[in-house]
Amino acid sequence: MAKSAEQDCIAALLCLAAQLGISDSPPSPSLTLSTNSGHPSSFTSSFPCLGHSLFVFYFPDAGGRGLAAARDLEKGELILRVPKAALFTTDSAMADAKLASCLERHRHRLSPVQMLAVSLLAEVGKGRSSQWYPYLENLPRSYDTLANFTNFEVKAFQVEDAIGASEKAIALAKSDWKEAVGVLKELDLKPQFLTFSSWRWASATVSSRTLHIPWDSAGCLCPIGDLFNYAAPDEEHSPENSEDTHPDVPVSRLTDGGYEESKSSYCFYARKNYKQGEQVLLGYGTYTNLELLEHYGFLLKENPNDKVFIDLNGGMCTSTSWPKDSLYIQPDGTPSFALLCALRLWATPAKLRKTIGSRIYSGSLVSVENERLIMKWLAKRCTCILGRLNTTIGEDNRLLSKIDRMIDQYSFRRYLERWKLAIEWRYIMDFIGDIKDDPMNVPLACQEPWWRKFQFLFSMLQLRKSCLSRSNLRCAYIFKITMAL
Ligand SMILES: C[S@@+](CC[C@H](N)C(=O)[O-])C[C@H]1O[C@@H](n2cnc3c(N)ncnc32)[C@H](O)[C@@H]1O
Repeated sequence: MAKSAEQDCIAALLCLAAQLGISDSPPSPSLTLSTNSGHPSSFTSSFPCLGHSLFVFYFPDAGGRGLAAARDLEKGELILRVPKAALFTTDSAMADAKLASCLERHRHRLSPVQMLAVSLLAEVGKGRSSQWYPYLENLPRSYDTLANFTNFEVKAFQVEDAIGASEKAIALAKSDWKEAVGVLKELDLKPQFLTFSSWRWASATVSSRTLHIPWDSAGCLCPIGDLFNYAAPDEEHSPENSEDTHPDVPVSRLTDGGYEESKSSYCFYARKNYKQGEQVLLGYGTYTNLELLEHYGFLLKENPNDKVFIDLNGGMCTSTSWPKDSLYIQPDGTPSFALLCALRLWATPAKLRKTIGSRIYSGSLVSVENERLIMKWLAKRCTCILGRLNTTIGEDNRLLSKIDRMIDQYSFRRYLERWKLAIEWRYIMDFIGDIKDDPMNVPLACQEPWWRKFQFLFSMLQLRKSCLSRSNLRCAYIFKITMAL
């Protein structure tokens, strides 16, 4: 969209938001709006719903369109209120009698998420006559969530887990659509709203933009509130760590926000102190990069919650019953508690496992020999995982630069962006596993736990296959894409 058209679109959204009572001012009417001209907030401050605490701004390297602080904000301050009537939910869409009777008839066959996606498509189908038109116009035209990846982009993950998760997401979107398409037909929507592609758009909108509400597990679409971009929650921003929180905020409440029955509004709070102009971010939850891609269509170069899952092979599983998703390595190299316990138990002679087991489950180290064994095993496992990838980290790096150059030059950037996300994902995963030094040489007597050496746990990069021929293959891919579009 051209810049001025985009600004008009946002202006219309802000007008609608003001009519719906959305506000970033404290409830007291005595407060005046900030209108400092020249500051980027001057655009949004002419719309009474924003400008006191927030303004819409574009952050090219951190989520694109987002919300910035219109003044210095204090941690815990109420920064945005969206009244219940301004939330788009299945219930609110059912004010339309035709949709209501249709959804009532099919309620038992559709999940809450399918109902919300149907409601959204029905609303979009009304075009300009929808009261939500200025909001719908501002929704992204396409998404990069896993369900939207093509076969080619899925294969670019190279790692089985990620390929499996993508295939599952695509299959789920397809079966959801097949179940819902009859309902869409009953609503007499135009053919373009009945396609799988429209369905994927609607379900990605629901997946990436809804906020939790207590009365509908599908959540709600929240105008303006859904413009907050994401920052991973970490210890610093956890609700427990709240000595410097605004005095009016109960300590038990998450600093980010939620629906408040007493105010009949969705309320958003500053999770930390912000300087004027800084992007104000929201923690949507704790996600690995693959989960961020699945639900939101982006990933973080530095994600404290990312994980590399380590599969224990058959023989080892007999000594442990930990669920698979509890066995992983974190970005700082730390193995999860379950992985450490499982490995320590495995490295303990069978006859001693029963007696030593309780020590292990309390997190204690068994012996230097035991640690050495599991360290060796883990290093071998990581090498094996990396060995299965078709490209080296250097090759991926070069490929990413090539894609960046192409994104700048060509109009088919959307296709390249998803491919880039898949490559970035496997590239970041490599780094989590990159071992800086030979882990076998770590003196176990040192104060630092040995896994700190696994900061980049798979740094067995030198052991990764060198695949020059693969570079040619990728050039062929790039060529194929260029030709196809
Ligand atoms: C709730 S919306 C946030 C507003 C969105 N940027 C917009 O323009 O409408 C969530 C989407 O914003 C983008 N996003 C949010 N946080 C991001 C981040 N830290 N990095 C990259 N993209 C992000 C992703 O596309 C995600 O699906």
